[in-house]
Amino acid sequence: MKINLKWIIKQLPIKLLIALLVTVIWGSFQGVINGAIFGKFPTLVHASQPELNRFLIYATILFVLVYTGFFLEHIIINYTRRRLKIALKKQMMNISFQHQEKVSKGLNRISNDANKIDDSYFQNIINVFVSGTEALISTVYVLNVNLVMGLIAILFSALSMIPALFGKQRLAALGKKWSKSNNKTLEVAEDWLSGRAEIIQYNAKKIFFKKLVSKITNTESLALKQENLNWVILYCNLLATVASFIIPWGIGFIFIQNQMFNVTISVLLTLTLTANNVVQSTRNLMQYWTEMLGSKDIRKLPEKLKEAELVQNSDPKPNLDIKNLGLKYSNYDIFKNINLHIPYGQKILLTGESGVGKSSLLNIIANNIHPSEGQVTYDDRQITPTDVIYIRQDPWLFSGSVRENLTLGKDISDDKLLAALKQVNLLTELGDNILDREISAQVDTLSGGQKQRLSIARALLHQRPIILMDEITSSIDDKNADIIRDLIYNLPNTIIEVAHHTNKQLLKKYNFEVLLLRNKQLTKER
Ligand SMILES: Nc1ncnc2c1ncn2[C@@H]1O[C@H](COP(=O)(O)OP(=O)(O)OP(=O)(O)O)[C@@H](O)[C@H]1O
Repeated sequence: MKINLKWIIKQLPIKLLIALLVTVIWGSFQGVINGAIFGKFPTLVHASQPELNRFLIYATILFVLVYTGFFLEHIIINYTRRRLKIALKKQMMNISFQHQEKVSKGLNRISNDANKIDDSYFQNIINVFVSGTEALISTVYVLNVNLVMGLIAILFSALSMIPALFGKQRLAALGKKWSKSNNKTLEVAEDWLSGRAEIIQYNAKKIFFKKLVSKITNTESLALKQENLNWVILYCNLLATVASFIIPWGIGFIFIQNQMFNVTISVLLTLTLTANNVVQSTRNLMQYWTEMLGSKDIRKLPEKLKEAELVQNSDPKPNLDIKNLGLKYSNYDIFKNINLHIPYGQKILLTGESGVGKSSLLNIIANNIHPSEGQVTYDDRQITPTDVIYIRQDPWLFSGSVRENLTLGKDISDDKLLAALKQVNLLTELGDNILDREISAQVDTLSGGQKQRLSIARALLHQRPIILMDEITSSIDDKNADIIRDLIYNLPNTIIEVAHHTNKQLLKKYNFEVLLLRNKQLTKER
């Protein structure tokens, strides 16, 4: 999807659009007021005192009115930008979430990209509208003051558009390059920070830092090129503006000397001050237009995906069916033609060598990745994310209290929460006021095993018909692992577990079926 004018209009309520239109027109009279007032000066040379007083009052009212409009225009513009930025960031975060984008990419979207879109698109598109209105109002005024002289002044004002026309493509290309380079920089910066332990251990600081600095330098050089090109275009604009002043003056003096087309010094003074605004607004318009084009690439977002419909199961004990399932990565089959009927309550252990696709299969069932072919149906319909609870090796705990992490916004009593914590042996370990204990998603305040057990307590509280477990006890000691397994296996749910180390007695006790993924196929182990 694209962030464009249509998108902007969709985000703004009609009342705000009207307020924007009215205040922009009102504020645009700013461009003609100087010419209108100062142009009267030559006629006031022989005016009486009361006439001069009347002129001063008239000028004061006019100035205050126009500047009030100018002030309101900018308040409304700020309010409009705020709305657009909120809508943009909401959309970006939703899209990143749906497309399972890398964290660094998603964060880059709402920080760098969103700010850049605001700077180079939202502000500029509003500025184009403001400058266009100012140019239009000034033009009408100029032509009204003196048609011939006004036309000459406007014609020469068009000169200032030429440099922007030549620079726009180059600017757009630079904008694209900058965005690419900035993404690369963030990727390398993430390596630098997340891979800190490895970098120190393998004495690779120098090479990684060099790589990071080179990416930062490249991104900044591209930003500099963009800014410099903007200034070159602006400089050429200014030079063209000089010509658009001087030439009409020369023509105007000839008209005055020869008493042609009613041109007077008063007319020339008014036109110089007002036609200047036609030039200025037109030049601004082109400048904003060019900057706006530079944001073309960054305004392209991935398409919004249709959310899977979450359906209530008609059958309280639904069966799971895997039909003709296949997964390919870069045209290489990880597995294919997998067929499996899993009656409700069946317990399955999925085994196989490293890299055969066990986690991928669990992720397909959990709806986290899409298969290349085939499908997983549940209760005779497409499986949805809320049918399953996927307990993984590295669970994510949210910044907030233990209570918030367990309830995830649902209404669950403290007694139930404490009971679940007791089941995973956390009640005594985490001290008093356990439910109010704050957890940080950024800093490790719990051990790996504690995090894992907390995520299992969460899973126990949010019952789902299917439980998927991927190496869930890898960071838990054997004693706790057995307690937790016994606890989960005892549930009536369908369970599919991937684990390298298991407890054979427990597998037997709960009548587990062991499936082996090998040579791209799934077979039953006896
Ligand atoms: N996004 C991806 N792009 C390309 N290949 C991928 C991607 N994700 C996984 N793979 C490949 O798919 C194969 C299956 O990976 P998966 O993690 O499912 O294996 P696994 O059996 O769970 O391995 P392990 O037991 O080591 O965890 C691997 O060969 C892996 O390299």
